[in-house]
Order: sequence, then C-alpha cells, then structure tokens
Amino acid sequence: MKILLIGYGKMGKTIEQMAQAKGHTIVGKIDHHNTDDLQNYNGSNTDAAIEFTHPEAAFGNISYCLNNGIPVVSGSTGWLEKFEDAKQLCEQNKGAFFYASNYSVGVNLFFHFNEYIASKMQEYKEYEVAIREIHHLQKVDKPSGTGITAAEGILASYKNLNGWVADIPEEKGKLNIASEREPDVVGTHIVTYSSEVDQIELGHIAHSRAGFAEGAVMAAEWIVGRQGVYGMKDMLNL
Ligand SMILES: NC(=O)C1=CN([C@@H]2O[C@H](COP(=O)(O)OP(=O)(O)OC[C@H]3O[C@@H](n4cnc5c(N)ncnc54)[C@H](OP(=O)(O)O)[C@@H]3O)[C@@H](O)[C@H]2O)C=CC1
Ligand SMILES: O=C(O)C1=N[C@H](C(=O)O)C[C@H](O)C1
Repeated sequence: MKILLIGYGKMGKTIEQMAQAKGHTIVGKIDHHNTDDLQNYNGSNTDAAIEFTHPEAAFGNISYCLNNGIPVVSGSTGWLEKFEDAKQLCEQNKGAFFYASNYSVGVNLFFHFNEYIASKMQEYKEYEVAIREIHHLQKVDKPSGTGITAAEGILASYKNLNGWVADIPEEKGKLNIASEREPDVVGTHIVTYSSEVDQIELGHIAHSRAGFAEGAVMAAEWIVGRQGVYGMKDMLNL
C-alpha cells in the first residue's frame, strides 16, 4: 500500500517503521515545515493517509484528505469539537475516515471492560468513580483523548453524572479526569472506584508506542475500499 504520513513526530516515525516492516511504501511525510507539500497528494498517488499531528492541525489535514479522495486514518487528539464537521465532510465526499483516540488493541479491550464495569458499578453508589491519565511532558493536550473516551464509556451508564471535568475533583455531579505529566511516560490510564472501605481499579499502561502504530497501520489496511466513518469498534468487532 502507498501510505502518506501526515505528522512525522514520535508517532509518525514509529508508524513509518511498522508500515515498512509490513511491506508498505511511504509515499510522503508531512510535518510542520513542509505543510504545502500536502497538495502534491491525492487519491491517485496515495492509498491512505495516516495523520498524527497536533490539535490545531488535525481538522485541516483530515479535510484535505477527504476533499482529495484520500482515505484517512487519524489519531490526533484535542480537536474533537470539529468531529461532526469531519463526519459531514466525509459523507459529502463519499470518502473514508477512521478515527480513534487510541489505536492500541489493549486500550480498546480496556475501553470494552471499562464500559462493562461501569454498567455494574453504577448500582453501588458508595463507590466514587474517577479517571487518572499520565503522559510524557511533551503532550500538548489534556485530558488525553483516551481519558475522554474512557469517561464517555462510564457516563453512558452513570445517569447521575452530568459530563466530565478536567482536574476539578471537588466538582460534584461530574466525572473527574486528573491529568499528570511526567518524563517519558508513554500513556497510562486508570479508572478508580473508591469507597470508604476499599478501592477497585482498571488500568492500562503502554510500554511503548508500538501498539498505537500497529493499530494505525491495521486501520489503514482495513479502510481501503471502504466508504464512511469508522472506529476501532468496527474494525475489532468489539
Ligand atoms: N490515537 C492514538 O493512538 C495516539 C494518538 N496520539 C496523538 O497523536 C498526535 C501526535 O503525537 P506525537 O507523534 O506524539 O506528537 P509529536 O509532537 O511527536 O509529533 C507531531 C508531528 O506533527 C507535526 N505537526 C505539528 N503541527 C503541524 C501542522 N500544522 N501540520 C502538519 N504537521 C504538523 C509536527 O511537526 P514539527 O515537529 O515540525 O512541529 C510533528 O511532526 C497527538 O495529538 C497525540 O495525542 C499519540 C499517540 C497515540
Ligand atoms: O500524546 C500521546 O502521547 C498520546 N495520546 C493519546 C491520547 O491523548 O489519548 C493516546 C496515548 O495515550 C498517547
């Protein structure tokens, strides 16, 4: 497959290695310094784009791909206020768009168990639920996209909670997502149910970026020949 990398930072470089190991060709690499080169790519020279950039760049890159016949897999976080616009653009262009806040299979199993556990725990009002996410110091957005997806999975069952908040544990009636930044932490997410007498935890710790990259390349292979908006639940049948 001919893959265009949009974003050639920590993720772009890991994805390049993973894609080449699977026999794919990288037809181009776009980063902050050569954004104009994006206009050289279209559906006739590119099978799929994999986009991991920045909250402020993601929507523009995804729009370019959808307007130019390139199936696009995006993992950028922090831009989802424009997600509905991206969906609409995909429908208008009869394009293909794959999005996941986290491409690792392990995290998507964690999401699945998280939803199930929340559906059980909401009956036990003595437990207070909260989320912690820990990432490296270079991360520009918070809370993490994965933390937000985990929160949405919990809120689907907790009808007494009215949305999530970022780092405001004292706010009643909201699900708190605490963000911590520490050197070299790839990505850790922990859901905690605490009562006076005990605590239950569900967590995921990424040891490297390989799991994210593997899932993104898998999504690029999967989306070719499809039309519509997809996510990991579609690909993994979770
Ligand atoms: N969904 C998932 O599974 C995962 C998602 N992520 C998300 O992916 C994104 C990227 O993460 P990561 O690779 O660690 O970040 P990096 O900062 O290491 O890399 C970001 C890349 O995007 C480029 N970039 C920045 N602005 C633009 C722009 N306007 N146009 C084109 N390229 C641009 C940067 O270029 P330059 O260096 O020249 O500034 C760099 O190449 C983040 O949003 C992160 O949260 C991360 C891991 C997993
Ligand atoms: O920026 C990162 O590094 C990561 N971002 C994603 C997120 O915001 O959830 C996924 C992963 O945790 C790594």
